[in-house]
Amino acid sequence: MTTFSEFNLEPKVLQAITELGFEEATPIQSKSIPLALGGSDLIGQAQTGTGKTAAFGIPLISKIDRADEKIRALIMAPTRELAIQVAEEIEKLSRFKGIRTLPIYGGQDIVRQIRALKKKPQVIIGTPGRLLDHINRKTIKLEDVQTVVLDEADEMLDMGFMEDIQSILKQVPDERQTMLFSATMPPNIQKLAQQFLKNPEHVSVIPKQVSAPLIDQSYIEVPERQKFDALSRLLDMESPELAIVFGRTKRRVDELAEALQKRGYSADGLHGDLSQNQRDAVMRKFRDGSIDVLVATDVAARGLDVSGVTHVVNFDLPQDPESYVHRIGRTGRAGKEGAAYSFVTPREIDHLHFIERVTRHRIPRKPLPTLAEAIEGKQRVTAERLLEIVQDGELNEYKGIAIQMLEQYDSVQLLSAALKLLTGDKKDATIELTPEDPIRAKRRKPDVRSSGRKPSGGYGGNRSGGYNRSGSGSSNRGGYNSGGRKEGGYNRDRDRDRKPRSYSSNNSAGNNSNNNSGERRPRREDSSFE
Ligand SMILES: Nc1ncnc2c1ncn2[C@@H]1O[C@H](COP(=O)(O)OP(=O)(O)OP(=O)(O)O)[C@@H](O)[C@H]1O
Ligand SMILES: [Mg+2]
Repeated sequence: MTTFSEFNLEPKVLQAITELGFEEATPIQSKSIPLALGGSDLIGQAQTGTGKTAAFGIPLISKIDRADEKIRALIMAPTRELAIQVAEEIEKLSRFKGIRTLPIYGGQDIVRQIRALKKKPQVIIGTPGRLLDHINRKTIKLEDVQTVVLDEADEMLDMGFMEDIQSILKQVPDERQTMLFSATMPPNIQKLAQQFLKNPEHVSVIPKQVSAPLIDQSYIEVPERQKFDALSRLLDMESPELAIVFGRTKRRVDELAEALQKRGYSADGLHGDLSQNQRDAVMRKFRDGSIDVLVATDVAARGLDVSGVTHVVNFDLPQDPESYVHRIGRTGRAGKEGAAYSFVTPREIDHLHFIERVTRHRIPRKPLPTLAEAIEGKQRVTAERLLEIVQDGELNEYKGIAIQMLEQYDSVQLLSAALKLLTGDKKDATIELTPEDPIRAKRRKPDVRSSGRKPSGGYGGNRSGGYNRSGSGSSNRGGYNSGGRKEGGYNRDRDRDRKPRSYSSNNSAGNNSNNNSGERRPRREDSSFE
């Protein structure tokens, strides 16, 4: 166990860490922080939800002087929502120190950003496209930057940001510290590392499996046409606190969200064809619990940190094993447990095995939930809800009619009728989803780690991944977020506000009113928006 006081941090940073409720450093933090404070370049890999943001954030802010008026640190993230999230975390960590941070991402008024830049932020957290825009306009100058971080480095590569990153880093002095972080490090990350890092230290906190240890993973074999019934049975049986359901395409997400709503679930969809305002609204609802099920494309796969997500469902299997790892990593974060279910059609079993091989984790099969299990689950939740109302009291105005009814009817029958009413079954709604083609298995070397080096440590059987945070351990949704404070108001999505490349001529970005968007290569369907 490492406490933060062992790192010789200045009191104001320690105070902020305490305020955030972090009691001990997670393994990636205890390994990275001393190295990063010492100035080394770093490649940091650790499972999803294990605090990589603070692992680079704490040393980064430690080196900045409050009185400085220059940009001293640059963090790049693949999506605009991630940029906002990281900016918020850095801001919280530097609260008492008074460092100025600014997220710079597409989809936001550039004039507003230019105005904010005049306040002389020392830390910029940006998406490559918009950053380049500012560099070209000379509204951002990177000549004084000392630290560069690439968060989700492999995703930025995968999204074709390599050239943009190259152009941006040309503006940064060579005598800088550079750090790459991600939960997955496919072999091609070496290309990035060789170009941009100097004698990097590899910090890897990946025991045997790449995915987070607190996630109970399983798959359900189900024919394409029965997937929706399987999903509703699963949701009924498990009654998640919050669930994210991943669909392959934007159409799929729209259809699924609508179908779930028709069946009486409180669900909404998130994908790249929605406007920034719509996405903000959906995420706000998900964070404050006014919807329980977020249906999303891979847009929500990376970085999203919403506490209270107890379940992830891969309604469609993802193409890449990395995407699998990140999708399921939206649950089981910060020491909490989570469940991840993947629906696999009979023709996709090979692809599932491929994911198992690459992630080095066997995913056990579970049977399709039966109707009886689904009904039982639903009834249990309804009964729990009813009992909560009983406990809350304030039922006086209903008591008169209750007594009257009980004089005429049997109590068991009456209560059963009330439960039936409350359960609100909408089984009759007809649901038709457009079928998706099965994903075909790919061939690839089974390695999502970095350079094939031996992992230099692990959780050592610590199932919680080394977390300890004061006031946590409850199912309180705000628990891990800044000591119980709810964070709403933003969401994360990919940023595509870069100049369209040659392959981007058929951009069908729909109603992106506030985006001047380009495209990435169409590896995943929801990658051609913004
Ligand atoms: N030492 C700590 N103790 C308790 N909670 C922590 C600690 N460090 C970070 N956290 C919290 O854990 C959550 C996950 O952290 P973070 O988002 O940095 O994970 P990550 O490793 O970057 O995950 P991903 O790979 O999905 O991006 C956050 O809510 C963060 O505030
Ligand atoms: Mg992260």
